Amino acid sequence: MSRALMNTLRTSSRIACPQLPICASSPPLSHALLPLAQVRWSSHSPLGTPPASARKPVTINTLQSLYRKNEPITMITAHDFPSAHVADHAGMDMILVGDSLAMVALGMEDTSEVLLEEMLLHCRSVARATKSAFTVGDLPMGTYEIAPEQALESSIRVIKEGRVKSIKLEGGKEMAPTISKITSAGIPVLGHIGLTPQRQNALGGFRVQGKNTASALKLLEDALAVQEAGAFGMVLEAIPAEVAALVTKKLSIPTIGIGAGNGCSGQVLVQVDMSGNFPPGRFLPKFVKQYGDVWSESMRAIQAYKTEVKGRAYPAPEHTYPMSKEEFSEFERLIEDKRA
Ligand SMILES: Nc1nc(=O)c2c([nH]1)NC[C@@H]1CN(c3ccc(C(=O)N[C@@H](CCC(=O)O)C(=O)O)cc3)CN21
Ligand SMILES: CC(C)C(=O)C(=O)O
Ligand SMILES: [Mg+2]
Repeated sequence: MSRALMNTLRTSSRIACPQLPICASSPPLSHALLPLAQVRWSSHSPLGTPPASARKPVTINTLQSLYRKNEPITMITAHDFPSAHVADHAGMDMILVGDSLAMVALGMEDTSEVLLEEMLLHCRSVARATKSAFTVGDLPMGTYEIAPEQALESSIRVIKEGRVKSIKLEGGKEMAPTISKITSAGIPVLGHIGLTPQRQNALGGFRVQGKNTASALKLLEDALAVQEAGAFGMVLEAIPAEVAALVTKKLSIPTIGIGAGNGCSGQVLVQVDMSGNFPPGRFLPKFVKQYGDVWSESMRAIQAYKTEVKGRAYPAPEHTYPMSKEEFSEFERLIEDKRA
């Protein structure tokens, strides 16, 4: 598309409906046919944020440079094309296809149920939407613990078939040989220590880790081993802020915190949690801050649709396809003739 056309679209649609993501009126069809990235660029960049497609892709080097500049790294989960699309456009540095998708997207009891094949499908849909953020795919439980070779095989599938850029696995010191094996094949590994949900049965549930001297020491040991094994960073989940800050200080690779306070090199949250895309009353871990209310907005929209369909207010004439009066009269006449 030419720059002139793009500017025209941007200006006209801003005036027409500055608040709407996709302009419902003027001009509906041309908007609907534009690639999404261009629609966003042209119709709602209130802060002047360039679209994800205009930003340079975030690489492992970008992350390292953010870390060196002491600029917090932003990460969020996504489990499908739309959730990755919005995260990428919002300018997240990293997008994680977490195995939390077991619960938040597939309705499973916990993360231990999700299969590698299922992760691959979701990784692929996230990768298709992500033009800028650095993507990470979780290795699901059972696909990496048996031997480093098994872990490498699973990681290769996540990269080749899942189309993401790196993998994440849970565990500390005991996983060091596995992390070495995967990184030696040129696959970036993000570690994950502290509360490791895949081991919830052994941990006695989703329990905060590192709360006493011994377990804080163990955390530091794990962090150093994960770093030594070649991980490019690690998630610190549900540990006291002081411990996370100190561990972060002792490392030369970034830590991404979730329930680990403000002293980490970056933060991650599960997207449906932070955007409020769940029914009222659901339990949320203490570390979640709810920045939005997507559930209520979806509820409002779907109920409005229901009301309009029941009341025959939708579809209105502007949502229908016209036919010339002459053609329709001819149609009616033909039918009358056939009856006669
Ligand atoms: N939707 C969702 N969000 C998550 O953050 C998340 C998942 N799913 N699934 C995988 C794991 C499980 N997570 C969880 C789940 C519960 C607690 C929790 O109940 N925490 C208690 C602390 C308990 C204690 O004091 O030891 C809390 O009150 O926050 C923590 C992390 C984080 N991950
Ligand atoms: C919460 C993050 C770190 C995760 O592992 C997931 O979403 O599966
Ligand atoms: Mg996970």
